[in-house]
Amino acid sequence: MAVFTPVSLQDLTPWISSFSLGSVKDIKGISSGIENSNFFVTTEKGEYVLTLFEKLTFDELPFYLNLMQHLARKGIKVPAPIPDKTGNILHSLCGKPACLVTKLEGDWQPQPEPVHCAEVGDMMAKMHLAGKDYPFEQPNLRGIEWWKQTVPLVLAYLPVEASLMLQNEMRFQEEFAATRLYWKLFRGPIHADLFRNNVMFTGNRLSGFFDFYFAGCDTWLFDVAVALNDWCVDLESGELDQIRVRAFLDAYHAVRPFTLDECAAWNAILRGAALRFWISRLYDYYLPRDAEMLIPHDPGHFERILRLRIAQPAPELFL
Ligand SMILES: Nc1ncnc2c1ncn2[C@@H]1O[C@H](COP(=O)(O)OP(=O)(O)O)[C@@H](O)[C@H]1O
Ligand SMILES: N[C@@H](CCOP(=O)(O)O)C(=O)O
Repeated sequence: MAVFTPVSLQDLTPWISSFSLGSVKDIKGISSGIENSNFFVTTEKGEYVLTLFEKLTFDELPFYLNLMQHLARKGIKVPAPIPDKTGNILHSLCGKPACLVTKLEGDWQPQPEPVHCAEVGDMMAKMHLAGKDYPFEQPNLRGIEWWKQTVPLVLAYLPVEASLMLQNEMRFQEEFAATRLYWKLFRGPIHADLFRNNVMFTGNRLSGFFDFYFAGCDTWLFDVAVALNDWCVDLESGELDQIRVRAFLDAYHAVRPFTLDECAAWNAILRGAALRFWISRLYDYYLPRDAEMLIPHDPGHFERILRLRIAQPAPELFL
């Protein structure tokens, strides 16, 4: 939607000389971001994406950038941060923290078919395995602790029925998070926001996951649930499309088989993933931070999804 901090060729020319990328030929603002200022940068060596972080700080960024570097080095399709001549991947430009990453080819897929869901399931499972030895820890900052802080702020805006559902679901999720089953689930670094608009494709081939700035350590199953609730739903009704669901889950399971504990936890986690985005969308809708910059997503979409996930049995993780 905007470039919040403009960067000119004059700003970039001295800055790029600390990298081994030759001189800059072009810089173009990317209009579709909502959090950061993003640019396509062309140098003598190729095309890159420059991000100036508008909210995340120098202290917060290493977890995300090192994770992308770790995954890219293991062959996971994600933007690789470009180190400067001294090996640094986190920089400063125009007074903001900044990084340069490889440009993913293609475009995101607004109307995914089973073939796209299978690609995402396959790459997500590979990403979870590749993250096993990532040495840094950071909790999912949009996890249950954040839900507990945020729900009281939005309750007053809701009609009675929605408010009751939100409070009941919070109770259910808090009880579930206290079970032994929950703590036995596989966990590690997850993307935690792998919606359609955060994955690039060239044709039907996945070219990469991006926008890792909600990543954190949580259950692998939560990552699967977040993605399934977006990639495999009918956007009008929120109903799961069983063909896309099977394509996604079967592709994931073929790489990293789901466990019986995960089967037992699946319904609760699928509900939790719907709840997470209902809460964040309610918060952005009723308590917008930068009202002039953000068009809030519809919270009703995830209210409908949660209602369905509560009412219906979860799809089998594997057959
Ligand atoms: N590594 C990348 N390769 C190609 N395009 C990218 C890359 N990173 C971001 N983009 C483009 O920039 C847009 C905004 O990026 P995004 O991470 O969603 O921004 P924000 O965090 O500001 O919302 C994306 O929709 C995509 O078109
Ligand atoms: N996927 C979230 C919004 C997160 O922002 P983005 O940077 O992934 O667009 C939602 O749909 O609520």
